[in-house]
Amino acid sequence: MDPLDLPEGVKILSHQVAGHIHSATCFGLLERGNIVLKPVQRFPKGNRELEFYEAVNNKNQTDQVFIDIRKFVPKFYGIEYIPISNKNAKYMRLEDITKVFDRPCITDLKIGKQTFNPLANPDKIIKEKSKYPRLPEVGFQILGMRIYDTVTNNYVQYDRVYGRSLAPEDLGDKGLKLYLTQGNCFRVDVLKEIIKQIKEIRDFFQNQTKLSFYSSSLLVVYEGNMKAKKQIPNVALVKMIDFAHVFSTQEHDENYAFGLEILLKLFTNMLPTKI
Ligand SMILES: Nc1ncnc2c1ncn2[C@@H]1O[C@H](COP(=O)(O)OP(=O)(O)OP(=O)(O)O)[C@@H](O)[C@H]1O
Ligand SMILES: O=P(O)(O)O[C@@H]1[C@H](O)[C@H](O)[C@@H](OP(=O)(O)O)[C@H](OP(=O)(O)O)[C@H]1O
Repeated sequence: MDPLDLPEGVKILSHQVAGHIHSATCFGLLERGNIVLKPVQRFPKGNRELEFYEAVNNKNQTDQVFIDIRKFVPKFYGIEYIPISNKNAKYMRLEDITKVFDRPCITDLKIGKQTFNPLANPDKIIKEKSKYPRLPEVGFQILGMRIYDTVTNNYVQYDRVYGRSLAPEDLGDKGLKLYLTQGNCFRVDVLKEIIKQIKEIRDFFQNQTKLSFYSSSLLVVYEGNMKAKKQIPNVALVKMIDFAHVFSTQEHDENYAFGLEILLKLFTNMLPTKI
């Protein structure tokens, strides 16, 4: 397959920081205008994600959990089939969280001390556990970061190999702090907004006992151009993404909640101390 044999107006997602990259062997994420096109992945994970978005988006939805989670999830605009190299690939149309920003600085944080789902076979469990052995104590992974450097006017990018190379004690300084630093400017304004939004997600998880999220991420984006003329509602946005392993439950999602608490602790420790 020629990965670039894409219909007019459709491009490979330009600001992707993690996940499946579109290539000759893999249908990955694409973009068209202000929307992200995410492939419906192989069964059953693709269907699980699509069903999740459909439940969240259902206008007749009566379940309060699916209604409450709407504000934390990109808008879903339905599915479409995209002709790529003589195949009709099934894609979901999603709100592009980065598009309101002039110079989006992005990180993908995979949340949870366990990334394999309850149906995972022993091989998958071993494979997932080996990716970041200290995950049970850390509760989240940095899968990617993209930061706009205001000194060089370039983006600097870090991948999941970098994220997983960090010891737990370095996830602050060499991870999250690095994400919030542009040149020699540490973005306290952004930090405060991120903490506020993660707390709202944490509050949601303290109440809901319907869904458990494995291998799901928080996508964090902030405005990297401090002189941007674009009107933005917030200097940063925190959204939940990647729902291939969402399962029904009747309990609190302690796995996800644990990761959120650690993240909040790390971010809060970065706030300048008042004298
Ligand atoms: N709604 C969105 N708006 C903007 N960027 C997005 C959006 N959804 C995904 N992305 C970008 O694409 C990347 C991968 O997304 P996602 O995790 O959903 O893909 P995936 O292929 O399922 O990943 P994985 O292989 O980890 O399961 C994100 O890190 C982000 O950079
Ligand atoms: O965290 P990473 O390094 O991005 O790893 C991938 C990610 O966890 C995917 O969600 C997972 O697919 P599943 O959703 O199917 O588990 C994939 O597993 P795979 O290699 O078994 O496809 C991993 O490689």
